[in-house]
Amino acid sequence: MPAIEVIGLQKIYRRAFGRRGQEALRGVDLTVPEGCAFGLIGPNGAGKTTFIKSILGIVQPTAGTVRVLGGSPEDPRIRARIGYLPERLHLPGAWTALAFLRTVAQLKGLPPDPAQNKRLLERVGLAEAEGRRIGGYSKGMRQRLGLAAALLGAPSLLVLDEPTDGIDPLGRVEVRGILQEEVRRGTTLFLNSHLLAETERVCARVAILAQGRVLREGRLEELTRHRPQWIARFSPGHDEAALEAAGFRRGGTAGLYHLEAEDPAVLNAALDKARGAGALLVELKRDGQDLESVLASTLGEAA
Ligand SMILES: Nc1ncnc2c1ncn2[C@@H]1O[C@H](COP(=O)(O)OP(=O)(O)OP(=O)(O)O)[C@@H](O)[C@H]1O
Repeated sequence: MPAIEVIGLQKIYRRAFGRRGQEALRGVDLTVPEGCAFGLIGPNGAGKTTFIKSILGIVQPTAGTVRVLGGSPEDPRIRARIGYLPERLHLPGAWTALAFLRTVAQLKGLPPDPAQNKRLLERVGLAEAEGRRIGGYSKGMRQRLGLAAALLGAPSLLVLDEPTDGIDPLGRVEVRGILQEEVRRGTTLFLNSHLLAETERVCARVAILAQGRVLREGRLEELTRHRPQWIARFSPGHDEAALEAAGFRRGGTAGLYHLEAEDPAVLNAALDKARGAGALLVELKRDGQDLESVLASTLGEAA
């Protein structure tokens, strides 16, 4: 059973007097396997937050079906198994973090567990600030508190909209560690982040959304390494013609060569030939793309 299953999701925001407004989602199909760390990426206005709100039952779809954890997002029993960190977090400034967690736990129908709430604050790095009023928190501290609230009750699905927004670089490493721990525990993670390096480090599958449509979706390795290309560097003095005869194409920089080889046997045969011709290999790496270039090329192709 997938954690999230969305078919033909369309959302049109109506304007005043029932006038047709903005079509934020234009028939999205997306399946998120249970236990998967899934990243949603795309430019501003792509429909990412609308998608997230639709799978949480906050936004009412115009058309299409949404199933979350095998049920409807409107079902309170399903909702109780979802932890959500919204993009814009509204926190009661006069409260302490502990009072806030106590109330959120109550709203989620969880039994009171002050020790667990303290442990959660410790986990997100807020132990020392637990008794301070939230109004005096920095942006990063507020995000951490939002994350603690999302983690309350050990949810089966964590939906995080820009979780590291405002969090300093070392704090992001801590948050990433928490998310990875959750995934190891079996939690499904649905992450929307503009920090692509973050998505790349945490997520196993990624979908690219633009103008309300999914342009690409797949395993991170499939998206980032779609060409089986290798970059080899040979020491100076090699025989260029022999390397080309072995299948290597000269790159832009002296000594750098490209080789397309899906099968490791082909790669090794080419290297054997090159070495047989006296070339000395000094570096070999797979020519993968990072998520940023995958996003740029996907958006470029779609334009
Ligand atoms: N409540 C709303 N009423 C009308 N239009 C809306 C509403 N919320 C979003 N939109 C529009 O729907 C489109 C998608 O917005 P959405 O916030 O889902 O995008 P996003 O991908 O999350 O963007 P960002 O990365 O900037 O947060 C945009 O054109 C936006 O202006």
